[in-house]
Amino acid sequence: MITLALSKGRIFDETLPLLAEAGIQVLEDPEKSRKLILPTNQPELRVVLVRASDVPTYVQFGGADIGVAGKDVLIEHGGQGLYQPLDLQIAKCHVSVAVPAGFDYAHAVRQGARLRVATKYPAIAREFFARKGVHVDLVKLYGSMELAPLTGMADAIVDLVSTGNTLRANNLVEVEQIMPISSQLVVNQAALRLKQLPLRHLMDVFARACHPEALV
Ligand SMILES: Nc1ncnc2c1ncn2[C@@H]1O[C@H](COP(=O)(O)OP(=O)(O)OP(=O)(O)O)[C@@H](O)[C@H]1O
Ligand SMILES: O=P(O)(O)OC[C@H]1O[C@H](OP(=O)(O)OP(=O)(O)O)[C@H](O)[C@@H]1O
Repeated sequence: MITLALSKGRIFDETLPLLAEAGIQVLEDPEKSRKLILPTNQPELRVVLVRASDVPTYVQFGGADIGVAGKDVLIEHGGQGLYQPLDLQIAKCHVSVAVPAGFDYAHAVRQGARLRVATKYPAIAREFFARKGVHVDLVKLYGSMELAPLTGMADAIVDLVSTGNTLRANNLVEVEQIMPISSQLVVNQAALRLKQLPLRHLMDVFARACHPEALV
């Protein structure tokens, strides 16, 4: 049995068409069922539903053999014990720095001001501001980062931006793009040795679906 870890929402929704290209179907809809283990039409493949930020942990500790995780989540996790063979080019966005519309971020940086930055991504933010030589106090949040500057709790946020709609709706502006993000296939290194054949087959399924031009 191969266990594939996915998170509900955009990763599940964007992974499904990749599997479908190889005729693999998940037999229950996670939005309708409360089940956490979902069968597929392949008797040897099942899907487990975990939080997006828990996918690397499930794969690292063998709760799943393979999974799909955002690069943002993988960087924060550290990637220990994980083989990362393929960029699936799904769930694409950026990690960016954003501030309230009236805040002169460039001036604050030039002045060497100490900034308070709210984020769900402290590792990415710490590394980015350290490279720039900007002093920051990081405030760890688990969601709704946009609220932090609006309530005066932070000067800036480091968050994911895709269309920019969330920032615009909250009168925030993107002032720096830190890195592009997409989702990555992650595989448990021990499982890859023990279940080599079926895992390589599943990795091929993903490779064919997302990079067909790379295959002969
Ligand atoms: N607006 C977006 N556009 C495109 N991709 C996104 C966007 N927001 C997040 N992502 C990507 O999709 C992944 C999953 O995001 P999702 O919103 O489903 O989970 P989450 O609520 O961030 O996670 P958790 O439940 O663990 O807090 C993120 O890790 C990121 O890589
Ligand atoms: O630029 P946009 O297209 O508006 O996308 C950006 C938003 O998407 C993500 O939130 P998400 O929609 O996943 O909500 P959640 O993390 O609160 O579930 C992210 O945390 C931003 O708030």
